[in-house]
Amino acid sequence: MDKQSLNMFSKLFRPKKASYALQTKVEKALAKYTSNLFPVGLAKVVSNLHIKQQDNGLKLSGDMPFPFASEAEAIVQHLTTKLECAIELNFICQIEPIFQHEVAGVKNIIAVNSGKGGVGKSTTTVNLAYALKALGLKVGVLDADVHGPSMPTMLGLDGQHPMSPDGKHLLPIEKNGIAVMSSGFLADDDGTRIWKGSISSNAFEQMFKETIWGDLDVLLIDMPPGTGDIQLTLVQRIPAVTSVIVTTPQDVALLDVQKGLNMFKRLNLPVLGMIENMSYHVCPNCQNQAHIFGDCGGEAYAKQVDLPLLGKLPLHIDVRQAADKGQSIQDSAPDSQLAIAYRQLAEQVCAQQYYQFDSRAPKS
Ligand SMILES: Nc1ncnc2c1ncn2[C@@H]1O[C@H](COP(=O)(O)OP(=O)(O)OP(=O)(O)O)[C@@H](O)[C@H]1O
Repeated sequence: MDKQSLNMFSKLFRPKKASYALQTKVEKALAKYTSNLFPVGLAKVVSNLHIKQQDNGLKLSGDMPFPFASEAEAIVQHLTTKLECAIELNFICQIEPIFQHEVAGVKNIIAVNSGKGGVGKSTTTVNLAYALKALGLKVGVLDADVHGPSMPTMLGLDGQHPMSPDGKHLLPIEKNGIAVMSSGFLADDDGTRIWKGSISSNAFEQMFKETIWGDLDVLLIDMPPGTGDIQLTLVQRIPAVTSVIVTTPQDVALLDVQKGLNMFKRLNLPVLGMIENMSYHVCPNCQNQAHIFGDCGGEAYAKQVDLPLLGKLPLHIDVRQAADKGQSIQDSAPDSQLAIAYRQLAEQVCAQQYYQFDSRAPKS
């Protein structure tokens, strides 16, 4: 092709850059999209926005600071209506570290706490990890419950032992691309410990620091229940952590949450919000919803203590069965309401992390 035809060809087929007027129009439309995930509008959250005119409409590219898959369709629909043309959305989720810390490669660390045992903290940690992974993030899980580790069973990793490449560090065990470390891996199959670390908070700190985590967007720490030594160690030795609190709607569970919150406040451990587990039960036969542990207790309490409610998860037999079998609902039933609820929870957790602590977040 000669130079003249080449010029003509590239003029004809080069995607047109957006004019100033079009840029303003798109930004206005993005600003008008508000939701739970985007309370201040989408325009203030997306960065590096690029607008390309294509034959049949617009292609919008940019960076998003948290995953938003559950709203992608609604966003496209909103923009199509506002801009009156077809919209192709190419917003890529870029998680950035919010605090500095010494574990190389791990961007953010979130401790999953509960005031009281048995409210489903470990189950929620596992499902949150699977959901974050399903949303495209690199995820790790550290089982800090050194006295009663449940991650090996819940993740279907019983009997596994980690390798050490140098006699000092440990390689995490992988489950569906999730990096996992637990003191449960450091015991012989008959329960005898094969690890040099002393039980308790030292063991937890050692596992955290001596595991070769690799590159992770989020490391979830499944904490023991209550407000004991491990919680203290976590805050004193790993000060770059944020926390979520799992509760049931029951009054006794909420009473213990208050104790936990008081302690976290004293120790300056930032709390992203609360998760109401076993919020309601859906009858598999008639689909009727029953509030077995009380109605909206966690939601009302979150309001009272001025914390975001990150999600409400049902009491569901599939959750219990998946945990017992070490399986993931995200794999076995990715389109179920249950899998969607955990992905929405994962999005809210990342969004709150961004809005509350990321320096890129809008200030209001
Ligand atoms: N949403 C749910 N639906 C059904 N069963 C659940 C749900 N959440 C938790 N469970 C079940 O409740 C039991 C306790 O859950 P889990 O072990 O996660 O609680 P925990 O708060 O981590 O307990 P601990 O404090 O003892 O570590 C488990 O049998 C689990 O399968």
